[in-house]
Amino acid sequence: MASPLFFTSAPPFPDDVPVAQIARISLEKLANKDAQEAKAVFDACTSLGFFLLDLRGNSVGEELIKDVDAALEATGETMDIGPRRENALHSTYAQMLFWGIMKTKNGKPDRCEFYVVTQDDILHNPSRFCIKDDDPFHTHPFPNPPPIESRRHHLEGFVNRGQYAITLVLRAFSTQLGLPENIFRERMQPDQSSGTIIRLIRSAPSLTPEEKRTGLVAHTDYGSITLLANVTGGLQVLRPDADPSDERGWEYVKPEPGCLIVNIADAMVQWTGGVLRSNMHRVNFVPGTQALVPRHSVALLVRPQMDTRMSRIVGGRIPLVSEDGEDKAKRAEELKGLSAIVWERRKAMALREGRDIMKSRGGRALQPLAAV
Ligand SMILES: O=C(O)CCC(=O)C(=O)O
Ligand SMILES: [Fe+2]
Repeated sequence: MASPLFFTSAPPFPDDVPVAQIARISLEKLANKDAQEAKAVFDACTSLGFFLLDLRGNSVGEELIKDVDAALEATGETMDIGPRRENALHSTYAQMLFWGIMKTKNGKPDRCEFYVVTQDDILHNPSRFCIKDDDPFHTHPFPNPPPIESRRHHLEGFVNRGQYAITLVLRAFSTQLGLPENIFRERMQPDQSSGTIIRLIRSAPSLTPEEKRTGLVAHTDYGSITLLANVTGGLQVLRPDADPSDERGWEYVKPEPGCLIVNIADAMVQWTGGVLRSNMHRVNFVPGTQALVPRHSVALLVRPQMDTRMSRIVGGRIPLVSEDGEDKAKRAEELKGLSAIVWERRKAMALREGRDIMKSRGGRALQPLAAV
C-alpha cells in the first residue's frame, strides 16, 4: 500500500463502516523465517484467502512502498489520456489486453477502467501474449503511455520487489505444507514468460445514488497470487460462510498505510488440492467522503509461468487426488495436468462467456502437522 504521506491525498476511510477482520503479516518477520508468522500467513490463506502484508521495517518493503506510490500516481495520469470508449468491450485483441473497461452482469460498461502492463515487458522476457506475428507485443520494450514510461524504473521495482515479497509468502506456505521451499516459486518464476500483469485501475467518484453501485463485479482471481494497493476503500471480500447474493456477507477491506492487500488466486487452490483458498471479492462504491475523489488501485496479478503444469502437487500435506473420490477421467486429467497457458485460456474464455460459476474455492481442512 502507499506511504502514509500518499494517504493524505484522499479523505480518510470512514470509521463508522464495518470492515473485514484481516490478519496483518509482517514482511520483515517472514524474511527472518519467523515460524509463528509463517503459520499466521498460512492460516489466513486457508481461511479467508486474504491478508494485509506490512512492508514497513523491511528494507525491500520500504522501497516497494515508494514504487507503489509512483504506480498509483501513474494510474490517474494514464486514465486521463486513455480511451473511455463505450465500445471498448469489443475493441481489438491488442486494445482489449491493454485498455479496458470491465463488464457488468448485463454487459454494460462497469465503473472501472484499467490499463495493463505485462511483467514480460517490464522484465524483458519473451512475451507470453505473442500469438500472431503482427502482435504489437513483439516490440520490446513495449511503448506504454508516457505516464508509465516515465516511471518504468518504479514499475520494475514494483514487480521485482513485489515478487520478492511473494517469494517469502510462498516459502511460508511450503514449510507449512511440508514441501520443498521452492515448490511454488518454481512454477511462477518472474524471468519466465507468463500472464503476470500489473493492472492499473481507476473508478470515477461515486456521488449520485446511480453511481453508488458495484465498480468491479464479484470474482476470484484466476492466477496464483495478487498484490493490491489502494488508498480509497471500495474493495469488499465475501465472508467465507456467506452467500454471494446476500449483501450482508460483503465486507469492506480498509486500506492501511504501508501495507499491501494480498489474496490467493485459483492456481494455488489447484496446486494444493483445495487447501489454499481463493476468495470472492469485488469493488463496491467507495464509502464515506472518500467517494468524492476518483479511486485508484494497482494490482500485481501473478500467474503461473506459461510452460508449467497445473496438476496437483504430490507430497507433504497435500491431499491425494485419490482421496477425492471423483470420477476416473477427472482424476486422470488432474494427475496429468494442463499446461498453465491452456488452463488460463480456458478460465479466461469461460469468464468472458459467462460459463464460469463464480464461487470461492479451497479452504479444505488439513491433517494437523504432527500427524503427517
Ligand atoms: O481494485 C481493487 O481493489 C480490486 C481489483 C481486483 O480485484 C482485480 O484487479 O482483480
Ligand atoms: Fe481481483
